Amino acid sequence: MAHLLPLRVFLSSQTQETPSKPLKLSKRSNNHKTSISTAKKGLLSPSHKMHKLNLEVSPHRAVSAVRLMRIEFGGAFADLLNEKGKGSGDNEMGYVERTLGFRTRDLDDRDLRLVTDIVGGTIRWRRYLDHLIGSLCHDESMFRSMEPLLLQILRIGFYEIVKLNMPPYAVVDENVKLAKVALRPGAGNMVNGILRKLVLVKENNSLPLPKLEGDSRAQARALATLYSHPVWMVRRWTKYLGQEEAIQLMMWNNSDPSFSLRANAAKGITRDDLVMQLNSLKVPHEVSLHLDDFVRVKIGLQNVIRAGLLKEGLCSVQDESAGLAVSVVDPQPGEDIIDCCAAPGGKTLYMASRLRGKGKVHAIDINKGRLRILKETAKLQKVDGVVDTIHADLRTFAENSPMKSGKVLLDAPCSGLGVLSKRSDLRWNRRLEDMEQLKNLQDELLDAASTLVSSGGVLIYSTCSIDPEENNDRVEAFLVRHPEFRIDPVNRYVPSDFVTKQGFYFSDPVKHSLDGAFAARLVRTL
Ligand SMILES: C[S@@+](CC[C@H](N)C(=O)[O-])C[C@H]1O[C@@H](n2cnc3c(N)ncnc32)[C@H](O)[C@@H]1O
Repeated sequence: MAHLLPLRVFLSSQTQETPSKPLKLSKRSNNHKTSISTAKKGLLSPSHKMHKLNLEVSPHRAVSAVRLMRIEFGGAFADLLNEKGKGSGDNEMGYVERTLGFRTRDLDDRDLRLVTDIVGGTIRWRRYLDHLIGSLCHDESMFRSMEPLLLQILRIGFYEIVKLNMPPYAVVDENVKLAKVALRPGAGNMVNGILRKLVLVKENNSLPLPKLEGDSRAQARALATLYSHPVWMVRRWTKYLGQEEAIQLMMWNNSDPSFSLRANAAKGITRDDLVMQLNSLKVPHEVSLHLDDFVRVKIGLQNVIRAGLLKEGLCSVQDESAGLAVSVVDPQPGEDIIDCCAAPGGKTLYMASRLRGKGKVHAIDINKGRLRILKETAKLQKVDGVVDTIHADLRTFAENSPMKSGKVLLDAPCSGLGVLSKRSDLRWNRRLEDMEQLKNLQDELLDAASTLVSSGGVLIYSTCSIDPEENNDRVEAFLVRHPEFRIDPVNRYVPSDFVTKQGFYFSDPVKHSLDGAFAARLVRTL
């Protein structure tokens, strides 16, 4: 039986904010014992409220369940939630309390790591986990009508048992406790029944998983479940890469992401300085094989965030694949570069730092909020002297502006299919229909960007996609529409391992263990 202790907690104004989209829990009972205990009116000021503290429910499971609800139903992004770190702990508990009706003890470092692992993993493996849960329910309708919070708790339990290999009976007990306290005793019984079935089938090596057999459609459906991706992605990758490589790509997408940090030269920080900082923070790292300013970090990013290295502008989180796309631009001190789709500024800021204080990056973007972030980060990283921002739709800007440059970067809006290992929720938000719309937009933006390139100048088209229809095909279609441009092979700018037969830059997640990215250099001959 769970004990709920009343606790007087002093909340900051931040923690009293209501979430932008309140979460609705269907079928949640009104009489469970965990409702928030508010102070009697008049006894306490509004900032001093009474709260129910539950010391028995494991904090990382409660927080994970609520994060998962926020990502699936509240429009939050998985990567943004994971980046917040410890400082947001009280805020996070506020969400837990509003959603579950009680607080748990605060998260320690181990809990935080578990939350990151469990939330990321549960989202990635959602299709696979739901298949197992559905197979072990009494019938299809039981699974289909399951209330959202109960389903999240089951997904967490299944993920912990099947993918994290945690001690199964402890997982069962903990998740049963959570379901009982957050929902009602009956929900706990249901979690108990289904998780125990899972433990048995896992022990007998007989997880009910689909077999890879039948026609290509049936095989795509089976692969989509086994590797937890949408069926349309499996079909697309099987068509372009073949089954074996498509499987490897899905395995990469399901693996824990690694991150790279770029030392900010504009603030006088060298990679050696950054390495010293990482050593003192005991963050394991490897220097980049491809870029002088970059260091790769597999675990411990939270320590870097907490130590304030990003807040102070000493370094930024940037994948080497994006850094290499900047190498394709090859910014030189004194140059004027137009960055057509610039926000939130990853490439703008790296290009700006490579100008060494001389020249300008003109950063255009349609999104005012993201452009504001770029401007603030430019100040923080001390490159604001060489960056100016232009809030505009590139298509109208190009029609009306006399601006021309010898270097124009179009880092186009794309599907992001190259960054699925970092963006664990993206695969479930992308639809096949998006691809057609994106391709049309990419063509329009390429046409617009090309008018800004001066004679003899170069247009660099880049994406963070691995999809040929967004990459090679867009360039080929552009060259048909614009015979005044020709391909400038990228051999001089990136290691040969990243250069395609056609002379484009391509970072392949499976081959290079980086995010997927693409860039082409197109020279205006007239
Ligand atoms: C892939 S992101 C750019 C990322 C950025 N280059 C970086 O490295 O951080 C694409 C950007 O294109 C912008 N965008 C989309 N349509 C646009 C348009 N019509 N005109 C200008 N910017 C546009 C989006 O707001 C988004 O910020």
